[in-house]
Amino acid sequence: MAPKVFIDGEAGTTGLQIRERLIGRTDLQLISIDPDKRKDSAARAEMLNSADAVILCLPDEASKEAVSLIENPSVKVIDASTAFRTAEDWAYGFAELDRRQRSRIAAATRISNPGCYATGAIALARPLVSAGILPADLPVSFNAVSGYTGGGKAMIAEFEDETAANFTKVPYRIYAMGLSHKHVPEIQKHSGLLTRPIFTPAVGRYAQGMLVELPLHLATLDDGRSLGEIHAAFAAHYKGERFVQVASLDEAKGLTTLDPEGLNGTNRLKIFVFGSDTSGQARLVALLDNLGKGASGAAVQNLNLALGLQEAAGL
Ligand SMILES: NC(=O)C1=CN([C@@H]2O[C@H](COP(=O)(O)OP(=O)(O)OC[C@H]3O[C@@H](n4cnc5c(N)ncnc54)[C@H](OP(=O)(O)O)[C@@H]3O)[C@@H](O)[C@H]2O)C=CC1
Ligand SMILES: CC(=O)N[C@@H](CCC(=O)OP(=O)(O)O)C(=O)O
Repeated sequence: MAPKVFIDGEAGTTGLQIRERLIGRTDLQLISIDPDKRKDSAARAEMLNSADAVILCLPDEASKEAVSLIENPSVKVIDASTAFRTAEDWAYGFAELDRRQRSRIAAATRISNPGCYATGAIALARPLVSAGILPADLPVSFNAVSGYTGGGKAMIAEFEDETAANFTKVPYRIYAMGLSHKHVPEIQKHSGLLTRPIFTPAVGRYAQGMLVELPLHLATLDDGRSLGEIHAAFAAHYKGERFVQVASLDEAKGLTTLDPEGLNGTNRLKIFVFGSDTSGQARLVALLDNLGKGASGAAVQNLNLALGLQEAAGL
């Protein structure tokens, strides 16, 4: 029989998108909670323990509660919140992290789905740290912009609902100025960085899509002090990957602008190596959909791996 999948929080932004991706699938069956009981712990516990896999699309505290309600040891859990992303006993759900990550995800019963910004940042830093190009202790910064769906239902209302008390028409704003954004710990841990990175996020007045940047002075690198060598490290790391691509240096050179919405509706992430060997500076950029590879797409990819289904099914 096809495995049963329950999405706890299926009425939220991430949950709805996962549901849309899974609804037509015949290799699994979606089970849903009575909408009136979606916040009733007893009803949730029943659903959580009767599924083969559950995807938690909830705020951190509700996610922790959901995990505590699971008593059936065979239930596989994919959590989309921040709650378990640095937990040692959870597999980090970025399948392209290294060559072993897919099998870790496939073998795990607890999988943490990465944060959207973290996905971009780790996709840029991890291959360069692993290749010995980016010194692990180098102080680096990640700069990023996201569409407002990244903030879930509350932020969507802020930008779209003219009747909301905090409705805003602001075109662009920076935030997390205290440099303690919730994604910093997972970025540091899974990139292999020894020095806490600076992370400077911003949100724009558009719904979805994001750019995450890692600017580097080539002289600060251990090895690979040219755009060509950096590009080669990315190309080797992501060789054969279906959902992470590396733009050729020629493609990058031909671009004068880059649109954060370029991969919307997909589970893909694309890396660009911009910059100049002459000036000794690189501007590395990851483009992804915060609701795609940054959330729902990755959750479906992890679900497929965890249940031993076609990795690309539903994506
Ligand atoms: N949006 C994004 O781009 C990304 C989000 N995430 C993470 O995914 C998770 C969900 O985020 P997102 O979908 O954006 O948030 P939303 O606010 O859009 O959705 C959260 C859903 O959880 C429901 N909920 C809240 N508390 C409980 C509870 N105790 N029991 C059952 N349901 C509950 C909410 O109910 P109600 O409808 O009543 O509010 C809502 O439907 C968060 O942890 C977020 O950090 C991860 C990556 C990217
Ligand atoms: C634009 C915006 O506000 N984005 C969210 C991050 C979205 C995300 O990845 O969320 P989780 O880590 O909660 O899963 C933020 O910065 O808080």
